[in-house]
Amino acid sequence: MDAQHSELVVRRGARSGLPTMVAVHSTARGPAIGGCRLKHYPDLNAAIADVLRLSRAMTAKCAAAGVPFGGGKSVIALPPGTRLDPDLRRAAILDHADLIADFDGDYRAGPDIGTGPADMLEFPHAFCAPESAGGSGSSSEPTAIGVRAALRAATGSVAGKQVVLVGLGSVGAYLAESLIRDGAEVTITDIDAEKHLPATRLGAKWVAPEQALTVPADVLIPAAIGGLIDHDTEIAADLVVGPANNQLVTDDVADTLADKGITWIPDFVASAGGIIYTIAREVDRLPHDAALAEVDRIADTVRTILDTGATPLDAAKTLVARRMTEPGHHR
Ligand SMILES: NC(=O)c1ccc[n+]([C@@H]2O[C@H](COP(=O)([O-])OP(=O)(O)OC[C@H]3O[C@@H](n4cnc5c(N)ncnc54)[C@H](O)[C@@H]3O)[C@@H](O)[C@H]2O)c1
Repeated sequence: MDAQHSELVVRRGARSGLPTMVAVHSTARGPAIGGCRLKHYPDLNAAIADVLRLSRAMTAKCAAAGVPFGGGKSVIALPPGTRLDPDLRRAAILDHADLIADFDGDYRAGPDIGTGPADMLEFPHAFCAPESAGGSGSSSEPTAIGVRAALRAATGSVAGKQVVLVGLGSVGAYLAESLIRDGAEVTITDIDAEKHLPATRLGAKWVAPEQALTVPADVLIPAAIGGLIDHDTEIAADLVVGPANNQLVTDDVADTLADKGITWIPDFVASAGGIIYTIAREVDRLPHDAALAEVDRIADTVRTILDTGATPLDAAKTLVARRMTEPGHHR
């Protein structure tokens, strides 16, 4: 927990026996929002480090997106080798619901790795419940649309451009489809070899994960997990922009990328399409098309930070710092 976090609660679930946790980084601009992640971790410390890092990034994401919410995140941590059968999963979700209730609305969950819209029905404060239940459903497509807005602002048309996509998951699949439709030459990698066939069917080339970053390309799209890029990571693309959270191992990697002539669009700017859309639908009650139009604001933010002359990360941090002094309601 760093000096800026407002709250971290870690508890063993009464029903499941699994560690369950909520981190609230900031409520300065409004209640903390962030996804609930359900996955295996090597140990408890790794899960706590993840929830703290991700909740901090959510504060920046909300501020950069100009939405009146703060940063939070939650994790249900599966110890190595745990088999998550339906009974254990349900017990874990109900334990997590109890913990969220204790935050009394100061933390509002959403889906993340390992959870989905249906789980949100169990939580007392949550976004992205299924549309059939009155929520706005999965935010994967608007997240992909936000990445496209960032890409457009940074590089214009993708027609004829070489794009490498890391991670053909729910956001990656929308991205691959739309990029290929718009004439990009897309190369895909995924740690899951079963994604090879769907990638080929989309009309993309396939590359092994360990070779993906050095494939000559105009654009690299990280759409898998975080921690992809360190100081000594070799990247062939000129532009890196994608939905994955916490792409850099540490913030100062942004300077290294800038020194190498690689433009990195901060992940907390490029990945905000989902929250912008969800808040537009569920808080502002906008219809689908109007909510998607809000996602396009990401293009303006990217243009603004690329115009400053500072590195994109420094420019985005300056924007976040300014927004943090003007709590909430900027829309
Ligand atoms: N879904 C959203 O609305 C949303 C919003 C904001 C940010 N994000 C972030 O975007 C990223 C993708 O989200 P998603 O919902 O598509 O996730 P997902 O779990 O559906 O897909 C992730 C994909 O990445 C692959 N992968 C995992 N590790 C990999 C590795 N080391 N190398 C190559 N491939 C690997 C997985 O096999 C999977 O196919 C995540 O970092 C997520 O936190 C998602």
